[in-house]
Amino acid sequence: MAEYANIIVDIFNEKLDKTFQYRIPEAMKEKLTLGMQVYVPFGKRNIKGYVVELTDEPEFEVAKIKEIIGIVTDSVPIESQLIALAGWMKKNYGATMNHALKTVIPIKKKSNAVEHKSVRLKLTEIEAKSELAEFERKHQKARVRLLSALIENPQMDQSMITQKLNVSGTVIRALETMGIVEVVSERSYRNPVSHLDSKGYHLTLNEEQQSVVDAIERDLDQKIAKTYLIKGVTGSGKTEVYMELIAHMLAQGKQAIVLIPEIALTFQTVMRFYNRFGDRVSIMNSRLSPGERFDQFERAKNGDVDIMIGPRSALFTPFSKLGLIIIDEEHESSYKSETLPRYHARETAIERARMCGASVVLGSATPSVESYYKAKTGEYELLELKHRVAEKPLPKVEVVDLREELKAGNRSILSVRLQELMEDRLKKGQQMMLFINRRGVAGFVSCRACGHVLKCPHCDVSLSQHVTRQHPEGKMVCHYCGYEIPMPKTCPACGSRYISGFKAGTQKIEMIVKERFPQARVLRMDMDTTRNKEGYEQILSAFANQEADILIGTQMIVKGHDFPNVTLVGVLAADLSLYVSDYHAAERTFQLLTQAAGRAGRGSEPGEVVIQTYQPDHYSVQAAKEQDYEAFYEQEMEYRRMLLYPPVWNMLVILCASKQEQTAYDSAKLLVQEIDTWQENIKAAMERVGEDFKKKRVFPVGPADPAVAKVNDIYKKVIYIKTKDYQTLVELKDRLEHYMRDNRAFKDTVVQFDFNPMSGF
Ligand SMILES: Nc1ncnc2c1ncn2[C@@H]1O[C@H](COP(=O)(O)OP(=O)(O)OP(=O)(O)O)[C@@H](O)[C@H]1O
Ligand SMILES: [Zn+2]
Ligand SMILES: [Zn+2]
Repeated sequence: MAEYANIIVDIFNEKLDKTFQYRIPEAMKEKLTLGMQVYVPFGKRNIKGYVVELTDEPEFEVAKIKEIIGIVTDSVPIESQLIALAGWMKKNYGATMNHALKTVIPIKKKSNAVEHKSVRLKLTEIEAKSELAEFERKHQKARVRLLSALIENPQMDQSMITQKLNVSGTVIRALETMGIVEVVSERSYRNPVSHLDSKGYHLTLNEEQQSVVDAIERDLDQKIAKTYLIKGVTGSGKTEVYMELIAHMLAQGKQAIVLIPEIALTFQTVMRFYNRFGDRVSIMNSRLSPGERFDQFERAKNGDVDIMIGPRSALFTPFSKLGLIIIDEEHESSYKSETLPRYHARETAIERARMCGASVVLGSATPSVESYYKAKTGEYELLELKHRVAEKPLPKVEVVDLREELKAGNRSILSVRLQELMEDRLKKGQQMMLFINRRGVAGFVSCRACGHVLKCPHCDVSLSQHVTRQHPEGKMVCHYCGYEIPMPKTCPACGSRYISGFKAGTQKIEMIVKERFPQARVLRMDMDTTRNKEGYEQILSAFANQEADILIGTQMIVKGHDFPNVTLVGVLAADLSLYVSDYHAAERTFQLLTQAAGRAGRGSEPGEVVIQTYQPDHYSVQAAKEQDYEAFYEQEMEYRRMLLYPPVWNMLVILCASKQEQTAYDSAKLLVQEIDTWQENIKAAMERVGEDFKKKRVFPVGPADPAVAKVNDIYKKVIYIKTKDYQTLVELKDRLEHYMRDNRAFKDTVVQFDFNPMSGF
């Protein structure tokens, strides 16, 4: 039990790190927990504050530390729960309390806050449609987009229209002048209940969807809170299931958070929620300014909205009647934060739900191995959707061996079979997507003749090419253990000289496609074409409106899109993601291939998929071909078990960064020594009482160079630690944090912890 509590008095102040320390009275010690609101003496007054840290270390002269007066008991503000959640994040992911608080509590910004407005259609549907025809005739695309959206949904958030529909304020004003729409300030019209009545548009669920909904609702009605994993094939109608569950919650006066990866949070998706729930829905995205984010959260706190949809950070929506958290595409690596604290939204959601008695629903066509493992071992409840809606078949998948293409003299990036099918689709006026898998390909080297990839003999991940001053021709390095060999001149497997990195990008493919099919209308989506904020939605809506035959793109194009006219998907370099130097490589590949394939045949015509690869026999390619998740999972688990990777074991990565390479290395080395000492002590202590040390044993590897060993003149070194039990890693992290505190050897080093990382370092 702690002696002192650090208290924040103004939770929304920008300086969350401004805490004041108080002594905890004896009688309060057992009761006081993180996040509680307390009365404290402050200057001449007594004020309320939140407990953000419990500690035994006095921050100043003990005699001068005042005592807490009492605990506020008349109400429990939502902030209390969020602070407790921040404490949990600090503990489990490693960060300062300040970092953790900043993640969960929005900072109040001086009011540059925008007034919430919405846009209403003033015409009848018939009148509106005739105006629409006029805009279409004049090719006024933005006006067409706005008006057709309003015909479906006569009242919409202005921010929705500008952000998701890419219609500018100028266009809205033009239509206002024409008397077609009216801009209203939100509060003046708000009447949630009547509005909801006029909405509620929904499809009738099929039997499979209904049985999943029933299973969850049975629990909800009995106040049983759990975590569910819905494993539903692509196009099985998961979103419809989510909406049904949300409607059920709303009817009970509860609120819901829906996490969707930002890249899948398109206008199309958002409109589905809007059409059903109207203005009870609020949308968040990472482009919101801190002020806008604060506003969104204020509306949620005031009960102006009941459903928050957004990426990772929407998880911290201050709903006080939270009943349900849905995480769509739960396998996505974007749910793991890349900044401190490096939390995973899935685990954090489960913890938040636990705190308030809510349920969590995870959904994916290709669940993460971690989640499926938990579903299999009973930690989550598994529910399945095995069929596409309306009895649409899953697409037919063919695998093309690129080594054979090369042998047969086809040097094009498009295989003969893919070209045939493309020709056919162009004739039929159907659409297609070409997907180039370029996930983390920097540095990997393979043989074009035989497909051989250089791997680390110790870690079974691909080696990466590093070019340095000492090694101008490059060397091959393992990022996990530091193993290295000189860059080979010929392929160690077949002797061919065609050994190099992969270079073709989307731009080059676009050129090749245009040359081969001059009649085709081609759209390209990649980092270049989506740089400005409209780019992404514009390309998607153009493709949805069938303004192009072929969409070429990177992983951006495979996420959850629903284009009914797409009947062909070509995956150009299926295996590239197999070479990413981290243990998720096969899982990522399987997920990308299956999700990409899942874009084909969602409309009335069946779909076909061509996967081009140098490794047709790899299990992740084979399983994607058969769309057999189970087969993939079994193989993958065998690999994870053998090499002691999560979810079977747990992994902690410690990253040491410094301006001097030697300093980064020395710090990492000190940490490894400290880990060894800690391990020795534990071993001795456990053996003394006759306990089995094995379950607490940790295996540190390193210091090693990460994939990107130097960024902006900051050098990085990593240590990898594997162990059976997650809590052991948390204990170890606590110990290292303690060791580093006030230790001068670390004054020029920044140390970060990453538990079960989602990406390589
Ligand atoms: N019960 C239903 N009856 C008719 N159509 C439905 C039904 N449920 C869903 N749909 C439609 O089927 C399509 C696919 O549904 P949805 O996008 O929810 O699938 P999904 O499982 O999320 O797919 P993916 O994982 O591939 O993104 C949508 O166009 C949706 O409107
Ligand atoms: Zn070879
Ligand atoms: Zn290695």
